[in-house]
Amino acid sequence: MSTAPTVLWFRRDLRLGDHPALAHAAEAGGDVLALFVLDPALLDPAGAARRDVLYRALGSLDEALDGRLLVVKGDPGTAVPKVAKAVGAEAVHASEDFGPYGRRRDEQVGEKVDLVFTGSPYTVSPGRITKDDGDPFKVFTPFYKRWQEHGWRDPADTSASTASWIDPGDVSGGPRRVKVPSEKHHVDAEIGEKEALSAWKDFVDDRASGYGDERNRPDLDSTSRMSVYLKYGMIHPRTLLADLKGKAAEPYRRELCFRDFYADVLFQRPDSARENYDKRFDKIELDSGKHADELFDAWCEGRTGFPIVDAGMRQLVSENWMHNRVRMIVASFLVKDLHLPWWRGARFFLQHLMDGDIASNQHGWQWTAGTGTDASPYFRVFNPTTQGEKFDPQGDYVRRWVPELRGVEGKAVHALKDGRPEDYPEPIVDHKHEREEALRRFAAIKD
Ligand SMILES: Cc1cc2nc3c(=O)[nH]c(=O)nc-3n(C[C@H](O)[C@H](O)[C@H](O)COP(=O)(O)OP(=O)(O)OC[C@H]3O[C@@H](n4cnc5c(N)ncnc54)[C@H](O)[C@@H]3O)c2cc1C
Repeated sequence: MSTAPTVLWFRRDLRLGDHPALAHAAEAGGDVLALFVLDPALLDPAGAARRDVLYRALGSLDEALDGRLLVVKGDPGTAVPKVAKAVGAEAVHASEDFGPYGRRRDEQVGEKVDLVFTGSPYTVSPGRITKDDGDPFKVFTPFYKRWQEHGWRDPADTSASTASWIDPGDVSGGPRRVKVPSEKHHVDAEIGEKEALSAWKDFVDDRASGYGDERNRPDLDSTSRMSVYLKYGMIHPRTLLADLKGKAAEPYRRELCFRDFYADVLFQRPDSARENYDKRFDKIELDSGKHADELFDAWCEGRTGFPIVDAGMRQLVSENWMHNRVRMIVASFLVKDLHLPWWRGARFFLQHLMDGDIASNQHGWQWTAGTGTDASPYFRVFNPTTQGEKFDPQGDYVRRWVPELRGVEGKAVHALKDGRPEDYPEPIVDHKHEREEALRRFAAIKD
């Protein structure tokens, strides 16, 4: 066993429990330096909500380490090797990152230091679940079946006392230590590993049993709200899976598998972060110009005159989160009613979502747009009014987010057949007409 120090480089794994890379770093035998690198290439495009979450998660991790988290700022390709040299580390341990940027960054760092990966932010890491011939799955259901057969490890038994931590104050010669920054904008969520575990316990105790039946209802607080914790690894999905028993287990497992599936798809096709997964859609007619920009602005600001769409967009901007069903409705509306490219909507989501994640977001959008893997067929066009009536049956969700409509009782808030309040906009498009137009555009490209 070596007694040389090691570095544990935290990235999307801001916790100490169930942390395989921490277990591995500690097993090496030497003291461990906890490191986080504030990387401008990731911070600048992240948006205030995600930066706030990240900074608060780092503050919480630092506290759990009694102030022994070394935070530095800069390009990890330079910063990580400098830290390793300053501390005399033989290896830098980390959880593996499978996103396009993370892989490029890690290749660069790996050329200069011995970068050792253990575990990843996923239940089963991308690339592991394949068909019998080794090809990746392009359809979710068989992936899900194989994923369950493959299984996963039990949570790793780790905590702050797993390692003997190096005090960064004792390290000299490395990059300058910085304080964990803070954002003016604060998302309305408790952030940190302890907070993630407590939110999870609340879900398991109070809401999990109704999850399968109620998860599509934005008017009820029926989902787990774990996405923000999973995004920065304040909790690991295996911790969730190990806890879930009974009625909630199957539907919840399936949703977590979607997260793994989309990470796998992005790993296999990194270009799909920016481009259509299904290349046939490169030729579809999309709108641009002044009028298209005005429609886009109305969508962003929740002024489309379609109550469920406006409620969703206002929830996004105000709460930095949106219910999954409503994410699908507003995405379908942007692509199929406004004929705008999915990536414009995806970019807006990433600027505002506190759980904004390149794999789940871009592929959630591509699924809805019909351009993705086993996508919702392009000809399936969500009707925002009937979707609202079905999934917000009393209209409570719409009234919560659209104050202009609070005087309209019950389900009538979706169709507004008896007229709309003066201060609420007329519909910006005719859904029936735009549906036909979307189908016409699709017919023109399909083979
Ligand atoms: C257009 C669009 C964009 C999306 N963008 C994101 C995003 O940026 N980040 C993100 O984490 N999720 C995204 N999703 C997936 C989903 O909407 C959120 O994960 C979910 O709403 C988070 O709330 P929750 O934790 O209460 O979910 P729950 O219903 O409690 O689900 C538990 C967990 O399962 C995973 N999950 C659930 N549904 C999905 C799904 N469809 N795809 C992938 N993982 C899923 C999430 O990690 C979630 O936290 C998007 C979906 C769509 C349709």
